[in-house]
Amino acid sequence: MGTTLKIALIKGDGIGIDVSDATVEVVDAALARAGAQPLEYDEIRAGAGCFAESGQDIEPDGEARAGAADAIFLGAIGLPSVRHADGTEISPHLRLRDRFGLYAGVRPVKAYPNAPQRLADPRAAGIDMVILRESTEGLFYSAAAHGRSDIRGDEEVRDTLRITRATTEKLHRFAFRLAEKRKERGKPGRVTCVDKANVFASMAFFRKIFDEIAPEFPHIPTGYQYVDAQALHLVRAPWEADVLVMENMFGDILSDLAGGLVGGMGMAACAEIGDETGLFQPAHGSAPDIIGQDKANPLAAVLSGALMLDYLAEKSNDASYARAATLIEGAVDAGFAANRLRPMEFGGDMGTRAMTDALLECVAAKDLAAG
Ligand SMILES: NC(=O)C1=CN([C@@H]2O[C@H](COP(=O)(O)OP(=O)(O)OC[C@H]3O[C@@H](n4cnc5c(N)ncnc54)[C@H](O)[C@@H]3O)[C@@H](O)[C@H]2O)C=CC1
Ligand SMILES: CC(C)CC(=O)C(=O)O
Ligand SMILES: [Mg+2]
Repeated sequence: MGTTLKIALIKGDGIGIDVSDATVEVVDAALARAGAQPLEYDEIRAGAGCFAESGQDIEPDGEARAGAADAIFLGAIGLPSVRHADGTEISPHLRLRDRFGLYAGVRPVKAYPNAPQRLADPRAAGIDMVILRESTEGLFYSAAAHGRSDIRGDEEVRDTLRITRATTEKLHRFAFRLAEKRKERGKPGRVTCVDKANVFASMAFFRKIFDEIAPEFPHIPTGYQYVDAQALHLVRAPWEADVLVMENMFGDILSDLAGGLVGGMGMAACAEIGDETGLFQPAHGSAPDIIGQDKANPLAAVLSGALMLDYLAEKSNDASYARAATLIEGAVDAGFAANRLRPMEFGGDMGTRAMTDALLECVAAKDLAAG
């Protein structure tokens, strides 16, 4: 047995708590079945609830503990009722992205059988893309640390859109490597640079760096789309999208849109990867409209947990974590195919608890290869 890997666990607010609990159960079961060493969890309190109680958006030593762990798992943070004086919400997770340089926001979007695609076209069953969202700068730069916005009294407010060469080079290389991996798995492996290079110098710079990096990967086909047209294509023919790389705010918006195409935010997993650590969280928020009702779909969180296990496998060079990730992904595939996963989110009869139990059964099922 190798050393025990530690996860900083930030459940956060609202349904973030429920989907984190579900993820820990499913991840632990998959690790046990894969014969992997169990994980150790260091639970850190952070979010709007923490701020309302203590005046701090994260426990005093929370950031340092998060950085010391092998990976961070986060449920969701924020409640519209708890705000700073400037009107913005409590968002310590943006500071974590900034502090730990979590530039690569990986947001896979995939259609599962029996999960209703929102488009009637049968080709929608083939939706399988990754939105790669830069996650530390872009138009979120001012928000990365609260107080960075330029507030000029009550007359004008400016936020900054920042694109740096260093981060953008890393982001585009990440996109091409992701496309290579997808190509190995039979996907098209094509990278599209999504920007607004027709009007913003920052975006023209983003595209220029894309053009500089692309020749390092001559076997990967490339394309460009302006973000407005990309929104149209995502609604009209989302099955054509493969790897889409873009600035922070564009990725925030388009990843929710894409999640909606395959059932809703409860299907939208996310990994935020930096050079030293990774943060894994569903792309959704705390869903105040369904808090405390056992209605949250835990799949986005559980699939983010599988992304975390893949990351840990690479980081620790221990294939048993990758086997556990494959078990979870296989359980979700098989569970949908057999109609054993029926989230309330899109009309099914299963709330968070029932979905978690069904996932545990699918992970344990004899017909799922242990990888
Ligand atoms: N990364 C994070 O922690 C994020 C936090 N937020 C915060 O969350 C709060 C709510 O934000 P919203 O804009 O309402 O976005 P949201 O993602 O929480 O909810 C949008 C819609 O999707 C539904 N939904 C989301 N996740 C679901 C799930 N797992 N199962 C079933 N339905 C689900 C909600 O019920 C709601 O109708 C705000 O305070 C916001 O700032 C929002 C997005 C990301
Ligand atoms: C701070 C979050 C509310 C931003 C967001 O919506 C996201 O990261 O997806
Ligand atoms: Mg978002």
